[in-house]
Amino acid sequence: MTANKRIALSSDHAAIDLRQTIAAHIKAAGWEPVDIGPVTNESTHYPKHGQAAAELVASGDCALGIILCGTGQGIMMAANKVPGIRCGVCSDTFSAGMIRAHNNANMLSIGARVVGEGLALDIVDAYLNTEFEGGRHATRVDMIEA
Ligand SMILES: O=C(CO)[C@H](O)[C@H](O)COP(=O)(O)O
Repeated sequence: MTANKRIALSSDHAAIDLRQTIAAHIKAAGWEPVDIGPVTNESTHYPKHGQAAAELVASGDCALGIILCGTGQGIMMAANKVPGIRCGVCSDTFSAGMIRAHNNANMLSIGARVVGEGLALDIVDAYLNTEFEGGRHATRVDMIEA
């Protein structure tokens, strides 16, 4: 378990409520959510929110990040443009665990128009409660970074 408990959170307008629910959920679990918004449902542009959260993770300020948009796809694409970020979209708990165990993903993306609240929270738990396995997977993650 990492000593840094800070988790960057951001979304676009499609995921305000779910993002805030996730923030409360992970806080109750002992993490420190760093929720950088936005806070209103006004239409906005997911690339800037994905980039902002990714920069908090890439800098080391936050250990991990959780980002959301309607599908989770666009904001994931934006986050992955920041060097050092490995972000995957998950709509099931198996994938959410595996992106930590095998891919050492430092960010998780969720589609608020894809999964319901209960599944989203299970996905978050699977992601946060799984450790990177290292070994042959470290070799492969190093290849991604190279
Ligand atoms: O899922 C998304 C990007 O991948 C966005 O949330 C979605 O494209 C926003 O659409 P709209 O402006 O129609 O609410």
